[in-house]
Amino acid sequence: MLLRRMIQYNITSRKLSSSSKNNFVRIFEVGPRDGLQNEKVQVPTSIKVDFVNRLSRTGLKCIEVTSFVSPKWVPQMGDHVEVLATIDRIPGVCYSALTPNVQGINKVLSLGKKGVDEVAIFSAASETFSKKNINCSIETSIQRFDEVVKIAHEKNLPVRGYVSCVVGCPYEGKISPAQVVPIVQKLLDMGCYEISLGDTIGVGTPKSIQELLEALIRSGIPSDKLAIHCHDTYGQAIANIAQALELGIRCVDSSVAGLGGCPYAKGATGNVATEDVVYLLHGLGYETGVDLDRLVDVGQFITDALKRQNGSRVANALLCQRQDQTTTKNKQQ
Ligand SMILES: CC(C)(COP(=O)([O-])OP(=O)([O-])OC[C@H]1O[C@@H](n2cnc3c(N)ncnc32)[C@H](O)[C@@H]1OP(=O)([O-])[O-])[C@@H](O)C(=O)NCCC(=O)NCCSC(=O)C[C@@](C)(O)CC(=O)[O-]
Repeated sequence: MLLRRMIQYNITSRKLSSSSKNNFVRIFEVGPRDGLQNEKVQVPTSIKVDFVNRLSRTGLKCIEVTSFVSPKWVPQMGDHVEVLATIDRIPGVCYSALTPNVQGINKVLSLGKKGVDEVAIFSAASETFSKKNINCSIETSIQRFDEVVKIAHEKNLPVRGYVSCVVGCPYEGKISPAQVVPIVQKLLDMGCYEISLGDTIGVGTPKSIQELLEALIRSGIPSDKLAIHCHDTYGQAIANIAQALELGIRCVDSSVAGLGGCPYAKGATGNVATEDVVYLLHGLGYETGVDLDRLVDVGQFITDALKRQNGSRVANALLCQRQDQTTTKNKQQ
């Protein structure tokens, strides 16, 4: 327990010193994992590696690279070892992966330096979603995660926690803050340094996000232990993030070009686009350390590779602007 507290303390102080000003917002890029996990056609490993390498050069500090889940459940993430073995590691960037069980964490640890800087466990506020996603009840998952966290902490590996379906579930409908608070508390007690609150199907509105965050903060959970993870199914993600910032949240999960979706949440669209989040944050005067132009290039790279439309409104606007500028320049020459 002491070791867990020390790891938590170190991470909190690291977070505070790197973001000593309250206007720094950490962006947690989940594109290579949440963004790609739902792609039906297997994305070549070389594209994934190139994607992570390009993201690493945008100023992003946290990149979720892959997940150590069963390849029978999520085949797209089956090349986790190869991806991690091949990416370039940029100093100062934290590379992470999901680990749902002991098998997952042990595999990560067996990779040594070719592993990750931190891992994440993922629970849910909905019983049905938990069963569909990880094949067990919330209570059983908590017991499994306790073991995963112990193993990770023995190796000084920080653990992030996710709670999915924090305002709505594709199977159970509306989820109340009272269902979320105890799970967040359990994951924190276990030693997670931060809990990412997932609006997995993007049904949240600024009001439901406000009610949730106020309930968490009222229960004694500090806002610097929370992150917000929005999907944009109903176009509310940016408004929800703005609301979360108002309530003190300083870590936002997002996926470049708005890629993504959960295989076990039918109908849910992608994550909020990182480009849109950066534009919002810079517009509000927050610092992120992220170069928006470079990020737009990465978004275009991955959407071209996947033969998809770019899901970022900001990227599409900036790409149009670039094209107009090139046309004008060519006309002048
Ligand atoms: C959790 C399990 C494994 C339980 O699955 P299970 O079938 O109950 O597990 P099991 O222990 O009975 O094992 C069954 C088989 O899986 C293998 N296995 C077991 N564990 C592993 C592992 N770690 N790595 C590789 N293989 C593994 C194991 O070896 C065995 O293989 P077999 O003997 O049949 O050949 C499964 O349900 C699973 O992998 N689920 C995937 C869940 C997932 O990745 N979901 C998407 C991510 S969550 C998300 O997107 C939400 C989030 C985080 O983004 C936030 C938000 O938006 O809300």
